[in-house]
Amino acid sequence: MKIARVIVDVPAFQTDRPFDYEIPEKFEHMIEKGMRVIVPFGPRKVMGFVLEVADQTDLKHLKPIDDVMDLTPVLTGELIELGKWIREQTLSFHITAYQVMLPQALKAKYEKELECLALEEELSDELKPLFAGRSVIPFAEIQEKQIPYRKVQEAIKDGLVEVHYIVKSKETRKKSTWVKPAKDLHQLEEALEDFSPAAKKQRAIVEFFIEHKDAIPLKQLLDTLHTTRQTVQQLMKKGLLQTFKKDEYRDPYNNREFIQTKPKELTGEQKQAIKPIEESIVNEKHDVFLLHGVTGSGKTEIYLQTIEKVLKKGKEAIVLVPEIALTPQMVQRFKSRFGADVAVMHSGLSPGEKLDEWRKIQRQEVKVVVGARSAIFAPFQNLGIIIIDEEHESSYKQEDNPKYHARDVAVFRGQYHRCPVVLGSATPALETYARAKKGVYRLLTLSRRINNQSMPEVEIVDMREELHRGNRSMFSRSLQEKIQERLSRKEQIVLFLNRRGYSTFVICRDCGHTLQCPHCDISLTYHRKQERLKCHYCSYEIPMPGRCPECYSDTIRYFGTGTQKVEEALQLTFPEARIIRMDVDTTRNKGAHERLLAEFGHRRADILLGTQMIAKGLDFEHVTLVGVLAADSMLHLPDFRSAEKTFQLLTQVSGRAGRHELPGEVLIQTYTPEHYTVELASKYDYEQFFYKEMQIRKKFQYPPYYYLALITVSHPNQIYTIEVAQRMAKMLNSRLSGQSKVLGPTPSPLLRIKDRYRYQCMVKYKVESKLQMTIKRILQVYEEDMQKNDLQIVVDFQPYHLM
Ligand SMILES: Nc1ncnc2c1ncn2[C@@H]1O[C@H](COP(=O)(O)OP(=O)(O)OP(=O)(O)O)[C@@H](O)[C@H]1O
Ligand SMILES: [Zn+2]
Ligand SMILES: [Zn+2]
Repeated sequence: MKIARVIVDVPAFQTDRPFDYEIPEKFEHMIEKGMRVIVPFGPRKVMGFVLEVADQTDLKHLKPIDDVMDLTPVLTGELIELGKWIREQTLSFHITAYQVMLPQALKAKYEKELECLALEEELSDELKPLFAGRSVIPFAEIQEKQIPYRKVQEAIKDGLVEVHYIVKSKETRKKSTWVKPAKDLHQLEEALEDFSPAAKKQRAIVEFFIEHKDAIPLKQLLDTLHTTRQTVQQLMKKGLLQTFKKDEYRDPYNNREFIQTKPKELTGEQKQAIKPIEESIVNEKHDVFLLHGVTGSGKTEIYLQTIEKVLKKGKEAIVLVPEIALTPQMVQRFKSRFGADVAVMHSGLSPGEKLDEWRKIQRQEVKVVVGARSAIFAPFQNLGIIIIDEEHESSYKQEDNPKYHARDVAVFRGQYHRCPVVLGSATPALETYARAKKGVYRLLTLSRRINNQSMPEVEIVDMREELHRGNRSMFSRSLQEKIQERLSRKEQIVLFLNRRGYSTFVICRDCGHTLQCPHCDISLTYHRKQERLKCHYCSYEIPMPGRCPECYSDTIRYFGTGTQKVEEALQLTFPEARIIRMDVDTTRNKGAHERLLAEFGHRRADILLGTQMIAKGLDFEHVTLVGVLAADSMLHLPDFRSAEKTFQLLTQVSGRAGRHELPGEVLIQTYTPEHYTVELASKYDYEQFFYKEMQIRKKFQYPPYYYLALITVSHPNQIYTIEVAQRMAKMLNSRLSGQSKVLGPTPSPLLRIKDRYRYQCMVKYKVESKLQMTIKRILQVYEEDMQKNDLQIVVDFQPYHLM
């Protein structure tokens, strides 16, 4: 008897281990590890992943597997191991770790159908009765008619039949007509001899199939041979050809033409940078590279050329790009180089489209995937390189369980496949750069823009000065002048405002002073109700002062404006300007993001006003002015990374200007022009910024010097939430070693979300062997409350969002 070890879809502590099931005879020899099955579990039937097929079990009475969901494994052996690792790293359940690797459409219980791609006569005897003249049948009929699954499986492997998941989405599946020979090769050759000399067109088609043998879409055949449907039909009547229907993949980039691009001759710097990566590819040696290159220095060209090397070796490539940068422009660069070998995965695709892209990878029909975070789980089996562009982006960390970081997963997979991992950025995460400095990663540098274009000039405008001169508007005089200039020259302008909301800190508009926690070096958060300022890392708090403690001005108040308000003000100031606003509100609908950008690209607007989402990947040749309206709003978020994030953002936005013929200019408005972040960003001095920021991280004990774990408790009842958080802090304090620091409990920066109160503890540690165990213990203590009493305890290792 064969046994399957199954992880069941019951996310809880007691069930977070493999359960043994008997493989019934009808499934014998067909169930493989990585497939999903339906198993009885208590009174229910649940889905599960087969992790292993074994011969023995310690148990006496096994229940049999009820049904199979896949005839081909959805997880490879590597992904099964990866799931175990993610579970350990993030303290999540097995089932959660496996679910996250699959496209959404596979997670629900979708109907399945079986399609016959061949002629019925070609099927094995067991399968012949199945279709009975139909080309598609419900999957369930296999079981009803008691056809052995194993036979179906063999037919799938031979390409005779195919399983479809019926994803209920709005678009209907497109079918296209394909043509293939109905006779074998020598019969076709014989038939040629009988053709009359006049039948030139028919002859051409038959000769084509003698040469190519394979099926081809009808339309493509007609186009290639300049022939007609009638001619094909004549050959079908003669019994030489046959047609069949095939699903067209829902390829969102289907209708676009991509002009093939050739590799560019690399510059000296590029050659130096690419060499070690190529060596790693050739020697099949795992290495992590940090490609540190200023914006426009040709990083993407390096990605393209290393991928080409990988493809030549018959291997595959994963390219991660931040969701926001997955613009048509970016996708186009990969599609133009590698054509149909590229799958694209991002959140703008419908579940059906995502599934299609994933299946192309699973069936090894593509070699490259360009995608957002989750594309790191692409089920390639022969990876040759993993590239993470803009590696500092916080969107590579998943905020839901399992809270994995794509960079860590990339390193795991890179080690497994013995292939290079390339992290690219103009402003690497501090952690990454520190590792590169230590030699853990190999540092490759591109210090100049292609063609030695200079970086755009940056002007810093002191908004305190503006106020003193009586300008109370959100646009400085200099910015107004520059906008006017661009408008009259018919050039374009990008204005950048930090994301709305979170305007929770107070700043003195007179002197730019902000109130910081003396222990944590983060801005204090304003709590309107109690009129108090609180630190969200430790428990420090003070009453809201009426006057600025520095200059005694009474202009101290909390800070922030939304994009909509700015748009109104902008339109008032420049009535003739055509403005496009891009923020979460205007880009909610599918395709809106792309449409707005295209409009701007076609110069149907003069000013693009937006949040973070306009900072990256954009490349418009008529943009000659980039304005940052309020650098402070990001600088003073209650987050120890706020300086780093501001530096990254300022560099990114500056990189948008003057990328082409016209020289660009950048203007940054701020109340704290003397802040090292603003100053160094305006000089593009990453190196100095790194040293400066590292000193602060060291002093206040933050990453990369310390690791962090953030534990957030939430519940509708505030008192209960505080109680749990306090008990949790006690447990942490009493169990962890004296070297680790437990901060809190404190209210989270966003104290209430959706009627739930939130309190948090933060652990700072270097080496802490008892941390995982202690947190697990806490989760166990509260497991029942979490299941029955709506309590939530969320653990985040190396958190990025500290809200
Ligand atoms: N060796 C080369 N010769 C000529 N042009 C090049 C070369 N390498 C790159 N380019 C071009 O220079 C421009 C900038 O290069 P690329 O986009 O690769 O830089 P990047 O570092 O990825 O930029 P960013 O970080 O701003 O996205 C592109 O238009 C690209 O086609
Ligand atoms: Zn002041
Ligand atoms: Zn503090």
